[in-house]
Amino acid sequence: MEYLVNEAVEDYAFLNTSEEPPLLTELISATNETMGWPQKLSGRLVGRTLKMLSAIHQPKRALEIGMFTGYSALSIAEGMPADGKLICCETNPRAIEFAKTFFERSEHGNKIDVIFGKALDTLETIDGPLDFTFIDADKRSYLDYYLKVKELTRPGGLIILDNVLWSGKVLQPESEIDDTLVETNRLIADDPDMENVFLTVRDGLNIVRKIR
Ligand SMILES: C[S@@+](CC[C@H](N)C(=O)[O-])C[C@H]1O[C@@H](n2cnc3c(N)ncnc32)[C@H](O)[C@@H]1O
Repeated sequence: MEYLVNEAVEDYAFLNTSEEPPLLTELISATNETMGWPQKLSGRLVGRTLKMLSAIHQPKRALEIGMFTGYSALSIAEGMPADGKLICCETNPRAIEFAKTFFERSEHGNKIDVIFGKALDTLETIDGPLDFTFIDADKRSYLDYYLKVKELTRPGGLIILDNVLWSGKVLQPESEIDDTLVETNRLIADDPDMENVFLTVRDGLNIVRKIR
């Protein structure tokens, strides 16, 4: 992934952000060693942002679309209350198996339920209302994910979308996926039911709050 913010600035922000817990640092190393595509993992800046939002918002019912090896899931769970539940959607059985070994070792792992399968199918089986959702799976379905999650979200609930800058391709869209991200970003900004802040953290993080 290309970084859009100047590399020195990105490094400076990284160094001046709270460290993740040691188990999550270990999860990053283990992901790098054993799984392909370590760059899929959201990393410290996005992870600590999720933990911060979750700690402030105290969601009891949360959802993650695209869990991979569980870095962002554990970051969200860390901020949730003890009786909170985070449902994670994932299609990669190897990633699920890997993530579960870390959930077992975390004091927050018991808040996480993993559902294997395509998120759009899983979304049909989930009851609302949701307090907090992180969308980070295949970009082709971003608009569908957003619209379905919006329906399930309670007023005051948060929806956070990762990779909304898509390495800058949203500025000059050339593919269907680029167009989907452009359309999703525009729809959110124009939606009178929602307020949002589009952060240029890493590959772009859109924080959306349902206001009615
Ligand atoms: C960018 S990674 C998620 C990274 C993770 N959120 C983190 O920050 O640590 C995207 C994940 O979405 C999963 N995925 C892709 N298509 C999916 C689908 N249709 N339903 C559920 N998960 C999907 C992939 O297997 C991959 O593990």
